[in-house]
Parts: sequence; structure tokens; C-alpha cells
Amino acid sequence: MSKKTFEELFAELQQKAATGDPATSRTAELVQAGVHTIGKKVVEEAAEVWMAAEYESDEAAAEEISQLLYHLQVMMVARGISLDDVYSHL
Ligand SMILES: N=c1c2ncn([C@@H]3O[C@H](COP(=O)(O)OP(=O)(O)OP(=O)(O)O)[C@@H](O)[C@H]3O)c2ncn1[C@@H]1O[C@H](COP(=O)(O)O)[C@@H](O)[C@H]1O
Repeated sequence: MSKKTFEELFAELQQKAATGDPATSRTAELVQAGVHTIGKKVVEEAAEVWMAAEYESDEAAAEEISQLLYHLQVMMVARGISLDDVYSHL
């Protein structure tokens, strides 16, 4: 199992968006596709979190939550929103 922090993933995604190849990097592909496509993924993953939390195992719910967090970070990168921009609202 790979393990990384929220901050480490965000730094990696910024790098992928800047220099990644959309043919091999999902992040580069999504950022190239744009906010509309990423927004649909955010909504889809949010629904999967809801369903997993109600009906599936802790592990399945955690996996869906990780995918939602990933797509939220991709949205932040696509919009040029930093971690501090978000943390300032927490
Ligand atoms: N953490 C993630 C991550 N979580 C989810 N996903 C993507 O989200 C998908 C899960 O959503 P779905 O089940 O809906 O997948 P799908 O049906 O194939 O998606 P669609 O193409 O149909 O939209 C996965 O198949 C991945 O493509 C992720 N893609 C990448 N990462 C990490 O991001 C980093 C950079 O990855 P790349 O940009 O691909 O190099 C690496 O550390 C990766 O581990």
C-alpha cells in the first residue's frame, strides 16, 4: 500500500500538471480536460463516498474517500488554488 500525506500528494499533482504527459498521467489528462470534466468526477466520487459509507466496508469507504480527495486536489491545481487558500477557511 502506498502512503503519502495530503500535502505530499498535492505537491506531486502540481508537478504532474506542470510537466506530466496526459497520455501517462491521469492528473495531466484531467487538468488538460478542464474544470468541467474534473467537476463531474468530483460529484461522481462524492456520490461513491456516500454510497460506500452507507453500505460498504470501512476499507471500501476509505478508498472512495481517497479518490474524492484526489479529485478535489486536481480541481485545486486546475484552478490554481493553493493548500493555504483552502486551509485559511478551515
Ligand atoms: N491518488 C490518485 C488517484 N485516486 C484516484 N485516481 C483516478 O481516479 C480513478 C478512480 O475513479 P473511477 O473509479 O471513476 O475511474 P474510471 O471509471 O476509470 O474513471 P473515468 O476515466 O471513467 O472518469 C482511478 O482510475 C484513477 O485514474 C487517482 N489517480 C492518481 N492518483 C495519484 O496521483 C499521483 C499522480 O498520478 P498520475 O497523474 O496518474 O501520474 C499518483 O501518486 C497517483 O497515485
